[in-house]
Amino acid sequence: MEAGGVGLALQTRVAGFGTGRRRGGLQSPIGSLRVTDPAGAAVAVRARGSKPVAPLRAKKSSGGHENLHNSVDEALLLKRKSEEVLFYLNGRCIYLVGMMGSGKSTVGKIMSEVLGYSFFDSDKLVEQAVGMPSVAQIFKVHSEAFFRDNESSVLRDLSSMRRLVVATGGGAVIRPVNWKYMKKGLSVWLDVPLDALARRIAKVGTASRPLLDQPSGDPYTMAFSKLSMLAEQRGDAYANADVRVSLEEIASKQGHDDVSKLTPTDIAIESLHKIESFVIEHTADNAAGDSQAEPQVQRIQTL
Ligand SMILES: Nc1ncnc2c1ncn2[C@@H]1O[C@H](COP(=O)(O)OP(=O)(O)OP(=O)(O)O)[C@@H](O)[C@H]1O
Ligand SMILES: O=C(O)C1=C[C@@H](O)[C@@H](O)[C@H](O)C1
Ligand SMILES: [Mg+2]
Repeated sequence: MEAGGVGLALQTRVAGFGTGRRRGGLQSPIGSLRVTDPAGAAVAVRARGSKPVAPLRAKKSSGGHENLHNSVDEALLLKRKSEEVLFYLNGRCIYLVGMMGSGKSTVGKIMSEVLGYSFFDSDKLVEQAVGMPSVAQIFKVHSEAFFRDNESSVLRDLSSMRRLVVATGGGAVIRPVNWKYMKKGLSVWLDVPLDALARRIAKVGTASRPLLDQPSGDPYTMAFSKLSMLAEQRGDAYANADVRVSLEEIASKQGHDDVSKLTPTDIAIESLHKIESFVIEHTADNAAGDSQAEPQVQRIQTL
């Protein structure tokens, strides 16, 4: 059963962010967004007042030196991709799912910023709703089931909103009802190899993650064995997401042998790219059945 009382707290908080329901304009780090020319899908949505982004030049040597502007290229690529995706997203929310430490918060914040969406972390919303400072404490004082009920209530409340990027809790995928809520928007699974997850988690410690916390033992080994157990229990639950972003695939495309070489921006760009492909592929279905889709989505079909 889902917990009550979360809805009101959440509504109040989200209202403060001005996520609004205005069509065609919202304040964001990249300005107000407006569909200027639906016929030109690639540039149809652009930050108001911003200049069109010039096509990116391929990396090339100049005078024997490598181009020094890799990070600028990456930032431009991210911005250009977000402008394209905004048109297709049409205000729908993005839910990031994945194991603990998969980068949902890190990548989600980048995506929300560049899309001009608001960012929410469902674990933090549960803490607020329950009035406790950490998920670890909620597990300890109440129970995992109590946490899961509140998590479902938070996701239910978020599902009626628009223009959000939501970093979900790592276990949100296990309850079918949560998928009902997340399917109102687009879901993205950040698929990260377990050893990379364990390395990340060992670096920051397990105290904030009650399902991984162990009184003793080598942090990497403990995290790895607990994560392996959870992965097995959860089976294909993450694969319910609309889009899978595999860090191994990105690394291999970029010629890296290790996913730790990927920046969160690389992962955000790939996520946006996959979202765009998914929406284009499913436009007809979405326009027919998606309660969050605005009329522009239907117009895409006629272009
Ligand atoms: N691409 C990356 N490369 C290396 N480290 C990363 C990357 N993305 C995130 N991290 C680091 O990994 C840790 C976990 O990231 P983050 O908190 O974003 O994951 P999460 O999926 O939100 O985790 P949780 O489910 O516990 O909330 C953080 O310390 C973060 O800085
Ligand atoms: O994977 C999980 O089950 C969890 C992940 C975290 O985000 C928290 O939601 C909580 O610690 C449980
Ligand atoms: Mg997080």
